[in-house]
Amino acid sequence: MIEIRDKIYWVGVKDWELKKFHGEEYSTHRGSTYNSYLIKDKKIALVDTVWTPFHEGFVEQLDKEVGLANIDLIVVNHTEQDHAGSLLYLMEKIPETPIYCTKNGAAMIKGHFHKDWNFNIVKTGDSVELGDYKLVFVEMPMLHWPDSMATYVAGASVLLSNDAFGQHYASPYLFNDLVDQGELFQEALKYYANILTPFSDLVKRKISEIKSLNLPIDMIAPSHGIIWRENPLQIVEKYELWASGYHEGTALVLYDTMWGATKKMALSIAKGLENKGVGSKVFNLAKIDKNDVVTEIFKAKGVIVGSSTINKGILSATAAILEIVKGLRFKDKVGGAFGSYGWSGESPKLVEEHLRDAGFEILLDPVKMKYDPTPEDLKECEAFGEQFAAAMKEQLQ
Ligand SMILES: Cc1cc2nc3c(=O)[nH]c(=O)nc-3n(C[C@H](O)[C@H](O)[C@H](O)COP(=O)(O)O)c2cc1C
Repeated sequence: MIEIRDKIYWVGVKDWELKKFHGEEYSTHRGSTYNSYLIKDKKIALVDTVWTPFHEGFVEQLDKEVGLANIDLIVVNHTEQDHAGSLLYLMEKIPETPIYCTKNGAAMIKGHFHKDWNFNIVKTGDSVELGDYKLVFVEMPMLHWPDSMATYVAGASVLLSNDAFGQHYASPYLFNDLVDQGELFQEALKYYANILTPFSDLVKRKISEIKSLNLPIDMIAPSHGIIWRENPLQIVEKYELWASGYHEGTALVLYDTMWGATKKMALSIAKGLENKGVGSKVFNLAKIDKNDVVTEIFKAKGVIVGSSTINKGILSATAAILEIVKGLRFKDKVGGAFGSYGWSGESPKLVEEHLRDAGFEILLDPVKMKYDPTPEDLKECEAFGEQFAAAMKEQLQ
């Protein structure tokens, strides 16, 4: 139990060993934390719990620190298992304790735990007096589930923001001013790119709604990763930027290959981009972590994707990434497609269709080469890269 502000304690868990989250969907190279907060005012409130595998240690620790029977209320900002997973075990011990959550939250707690506890449904602006502090609730539907909300601790100027502004980042430290800034922003951006991108319009609207309330915010304490106490609004400003068709003006060449032909094409396309002054990164989709590539796509303006043709289709690693990209609905990106083939050559056109479906503007017709590309073929790929760079630069003006 660590005091993060007068009478407010972090009672979470650091998960150093976590390597994958959401099943296999999200890589956590730096582990994660499940942040639960305890407010020991005249009334005692617990805000969020920790992921199910940690329930016993978490509840025992709480019992030791405050005595479970002394907890007056529980706030469930979000019902996903990483935050509400310990609820079942906790509620077995204190079954009458009121739970404050949104209407969707109550339905989803029932969906997960099949229990009808003492739910207190809250809407934006509803509040609970704790003594010196008051909890004020702010609904955040679809940031990132229909039940999501944030809890503002009036009197302490602390926003318990749940998944918003979080990062999968275990660190010896709890606060933003103490950690490596490169690591912190890398993880915060990766989290935004992989989880929040589809909800960018909602992010912008919610931020302006919260800003219009003119609440003093001295600390933003999310449910994963470190707590923003030094200039906490810097992460809000980043979210505004990331939610507005963010890119760093670079290009990305992604490819997948069986015998190396499409790789040669990828490298020549990257050379063409470079000839025209557009920096690019080149990745083999079968070898790069899928969340890292999503993060790179988020940062790029132009994304050129190549796959050779297999059984009239595209290679499996390319297909997997294209499926993820479609769901994320990136904004203001431009794209192109390429690939080697043997006889029928469907793949580049299919890649192009996937990119179009995902909302990319296609700048050029796809380029495809039969079997291993000749030096002339590679010159053509280089020219493709140059033309792509010119068209992309035009868009950036
Ligand atoms: C299992 C297998 C299936 C293939 N299916 C097709 C196909 O349906 N149509 C086609 O045009 N080429 C097909 N090819 C040929 C490859 O697309 C061709 O060899 C290409 O040059 C491979 O490029 P890469 O080295 O970048 O993978 C197939 C090759 C393999 C190994």
